[in-house]
Amino acid sequence: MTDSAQPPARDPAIRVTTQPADTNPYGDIFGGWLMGQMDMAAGLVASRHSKGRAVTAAVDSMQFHHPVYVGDEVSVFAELVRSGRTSMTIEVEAWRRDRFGETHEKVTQASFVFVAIDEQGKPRAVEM
Ligand SMILES: CCCCCCCCCCCCCCCC(=O)SCCNC(=O)CCNC(=O)[C@H](O)C(C)(C)COP(=O)(O)OP(=O)(O)OC[C@H]1O[C@@H](n2cnc3c(N)ncnc32)[C@H](O)[C@@H]1OP(=O)(O)O
Repeated sequence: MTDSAQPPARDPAIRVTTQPADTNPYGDIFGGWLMGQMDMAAGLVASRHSKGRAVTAAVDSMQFHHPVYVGDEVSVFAELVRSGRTSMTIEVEAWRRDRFGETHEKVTQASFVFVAIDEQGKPRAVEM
């Protein structure tokens, strides 16, 4: 999506401040918490694009580049890069900013596959 110098020049899907409750036993932010934020960001894009329910089918190429610390501002960017018959591929990256500074760092990235589903939980076609 972007190089690691500057975050994308658009609004993030999610922006949140990390809390002590989000940490792992080492005191840094837990990777699972970050993945959850990324899943929610991708879910927003998938539900909006498919105009209905969409579930996570796969997460590929998950990468953790840098740790995230308590009090950081985390911005999660999500971009639809492919729309199939029922599936959508969404590239997601998360950036941290120290709350007292202007330095931005890309901390994670991954490719999420979401599938649009109907009321029975079966894949449904996404309108083009
Ligand atoms: C009332 C108000 C409510 C408000 C509410 C708000 C909620 C706001 C919460 C935000 C939410 C955040 C987002 C969290 C989202 C979850 O946490 S979802 C929970 C975790 N995910 C699940 O539980 C999904 C479990 N899996 C399944 O249900 C089924 O496997 C699926 C995903 C529906 C697929 O069903 P299937 O019968 O295997 O599908 P199949 O026909 O084989 O393939 C369908 C498509 O998926 C693709 N596909 C399937 N598997 C894969 C794979 N592993 N890799 C790549 N592509 C795949 C196929 O290629 C195909 O693509 P198309 O060619 O149609 O484009």
